Amino acid sequence: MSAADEQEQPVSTTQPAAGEHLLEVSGLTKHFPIRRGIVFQRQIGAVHAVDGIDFTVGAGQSLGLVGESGCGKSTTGRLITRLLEPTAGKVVFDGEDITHTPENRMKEARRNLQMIFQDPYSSLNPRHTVGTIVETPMRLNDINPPQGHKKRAQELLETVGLNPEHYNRYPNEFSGGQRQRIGIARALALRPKLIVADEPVSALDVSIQAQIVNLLQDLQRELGIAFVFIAHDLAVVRHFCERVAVMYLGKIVEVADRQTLYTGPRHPYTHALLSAVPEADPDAVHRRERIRLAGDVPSPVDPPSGCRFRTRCWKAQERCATEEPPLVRLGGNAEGHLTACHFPEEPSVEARAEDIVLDPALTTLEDNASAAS
Ligand SMILES: Nc1ncnc2c1ncn2[C@@H]1O[C@H](COP(=O)(O)OP(=O)(O)OP(=O)(O)O)[C@@H](O)[C@H]1O
Repeated sequence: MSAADEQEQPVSTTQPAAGEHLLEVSGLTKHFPIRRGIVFQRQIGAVHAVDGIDFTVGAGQSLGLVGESGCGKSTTGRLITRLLEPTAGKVVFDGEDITHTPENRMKEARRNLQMIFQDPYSSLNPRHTVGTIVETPMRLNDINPPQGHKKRAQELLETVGLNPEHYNRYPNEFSGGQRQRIGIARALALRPKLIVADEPVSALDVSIQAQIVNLLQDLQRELGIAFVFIAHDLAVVRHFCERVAVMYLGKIVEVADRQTLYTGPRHPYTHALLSAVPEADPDAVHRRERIRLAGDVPSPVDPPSGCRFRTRCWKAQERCATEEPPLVRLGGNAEGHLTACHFPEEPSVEARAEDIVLDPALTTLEDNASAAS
């Protein structure tokens, strides 16, 4: 049994100090009720979309939120921006508890807390000109820039790399990447302190994705805007986010600064996600590990007991079914590196003696392929 197979004792259970953060999320939970019946609409269960997560984002910092489809990333983004009402937990933004602030008192927070959506096609009103789209948040919030709304909107278009002369054009006259730039200009109109970007590049051509990520990175640096960047792919957040949180089935299973997470992850699920990221340098001296996960993520209606990843984990033992691992700093973890696992991996992404291939169908396919060659 290797050192990593031994049960881990946390060295600390504390999150980074509170109070100094722009955004503090604690115990955040969203259960969507499942109802049956036409008249009485009895609740027969709930989708456990987000199940008690804690994280913080400092002013001007960027946090990546990654995980497979359905793990609760978008719901988290919508809870932070109060597009959804949480079932439990707390969202403190800029020192103010906004968890249950009524809509009519959300104006100030909304100015500072903007969202960029995944789909640049459906998130822009096709009947409004680009100028109207970018100006509307200013008008709704009674912001009257000294240079006037039009001039300010044109400045914003220029900031995001669009031609200010195109102010009177309609969204359908732009490409996908350009439309996402319009969405970004709209989010910038109120000079927010935090932008939640929900998969802002996943609907775009691969060739355009890097341009949009670079634009967001420039804006973050120049304007000091903090970001929560939601992506299903670790490769996308790699160059953008200083800290990365990995979600699985409504929980955060690991969070660390970028360098630590990419080179020394401890949670088996983070290892699996990283092994799916294409190798940047195919001639690298140290080969990266290969892990193929079996099957789909279990249903969030009835998540597994204990550790939610245990049904797909190669290290799972009895304890994993009965005891939920807390998100804590393990022995050997750097400060701020928190992992929720009873039997964590060694902090390395180098190739193992044998690949982990959990999907039996895949194993058979690979065996057949190697026998034929
Ligand atoms: N309004 C809703 N009513 C019921 N269930 C919902 C609702 N919105 C999301 N869910 C469910 O909550 C879970 C988490 O969804 P969410 O969209 O947050 O995941 P995600 O990680 O962002 O996935 P994706 O990348 O596919 O958007 C999913 O099982 C989803 O089906």
